[in-house]
Amino acid sequence: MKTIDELLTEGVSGKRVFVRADLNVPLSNGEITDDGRIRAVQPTIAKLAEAGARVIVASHLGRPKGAPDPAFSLAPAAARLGELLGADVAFATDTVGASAKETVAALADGQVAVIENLRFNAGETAKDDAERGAFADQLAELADVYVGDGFGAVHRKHASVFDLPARLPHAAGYLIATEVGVLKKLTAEVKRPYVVILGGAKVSDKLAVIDELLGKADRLLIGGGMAYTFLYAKGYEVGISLLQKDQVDVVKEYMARAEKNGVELVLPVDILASKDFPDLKTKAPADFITVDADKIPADQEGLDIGPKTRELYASKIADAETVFWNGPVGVFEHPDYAGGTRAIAQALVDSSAFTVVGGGDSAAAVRTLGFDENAFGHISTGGGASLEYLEGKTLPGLAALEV
Ligand SMILES: Nc1ncnc2c1ncn2[C@@H]1O[C@H](COP(=O)(O)OP(=O)(O)O)[C@@H](O)[C@H]1O
Ligand SMILES: O=C(OP(=O)(O)O)[C@H](O)COP(=O)(O)O
Repeated sequence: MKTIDELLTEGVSGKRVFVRADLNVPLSNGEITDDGRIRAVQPTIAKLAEAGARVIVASHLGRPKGAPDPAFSLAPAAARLGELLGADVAFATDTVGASAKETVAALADGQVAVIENLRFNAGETAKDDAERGAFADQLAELADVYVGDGFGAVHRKHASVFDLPARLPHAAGYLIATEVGVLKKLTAEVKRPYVVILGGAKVSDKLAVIDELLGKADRLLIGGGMAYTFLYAKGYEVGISLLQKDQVDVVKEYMARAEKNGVELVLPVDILASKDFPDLKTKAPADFITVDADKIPADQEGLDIGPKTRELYASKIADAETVFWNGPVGVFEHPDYAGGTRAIAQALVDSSAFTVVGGGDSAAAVRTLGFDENAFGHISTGGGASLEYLEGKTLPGLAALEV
């Protein structure tokens, strides 16, 4: 993989450099609640700008449906990037249209622009190679050089991640280099016990990685939205909790294989459940009950792990030598459902293990709950990306930079 330093040695002054970042930051009422992903890519952008490049920063935000949607605009991220860089950052209100072309054409050497959300264009995420390729062709017209630094999205075979680097001279940015450097350690010699905690809401994406983890981890602690498919597979009522019904047989097979392989697959024993998803805007007090995991009422949904589970999981983390955690174990954005996630973060901080926290929301949770980032071994900007890397999968966004 060509590094950004090699690119800088060759010279980027006056060149239009396309930086594929992951600026998919959490927003509440239009405000960024955690800017970690913007800070993580800042060194790459700053270095290119200092070297006189005309820097075009591109990213997705959220999961809009291939058409413009103001709720998913990158404008707040562009403004924050400008504050961090201490420079004016131009913003194009489209991705490959007139605004993007004019904004890029107006860039002076050393200036930075952000173009609008890549996923406002159906071509970005298209399954069809030709459709993705056509969008990548349009993106390629904007730039002379490509720098891949959106680690959180390298597991996506998307136009800006996979197809665009094939069309331009390319290099990996500092963030990708750092992330891969740390995660490599977890694929080589892992000190045991190796404990993996999986939670979050992207259940179907993340259930698949358990297949591989059952051959690697010693203990697998399940929380968040992921837990209910397991509890359902055990025959429990899960009410209106997040449930991946089409994966129930897969999950049953995981449970059987865990037992056979001697992997401890640990599920919540108690849950905070409610009839209503909490109001994340007003953060109004939630009306919830604490119940054993097999007693979730049919009209309620599980929103956090309960106190007994927090204690159980902390005890499973206490003697670990290596811990990887992806996915908040509850709806931590609401204070009433942040306790489980806080307990997991505290258990990581208290352990003497090498700890890695991965994922946009997991990293944001750790910071917004007030933990010191330095208390963890590594905070990765990618959840799905780091999980798939640990699985040993070929990640499209890394493979594209290697050729
Ligand atoms: N029990 C639950 N039900 C619904 N959503 C949940 C639950 N537990 C956690 N979540 C949500 O999961 C989201 C994070 O999931 P995900 O994107 O998979 O994590 P990451 O970004 O760290 O990879 C958070 O917004 C959180 O509110
Ligand atoms: O937030 C992200 O991933 P993560 O939740 O696995 O950390 C990345 O920005 C990728 O987003 P996607 O899962 O919508 O492709």
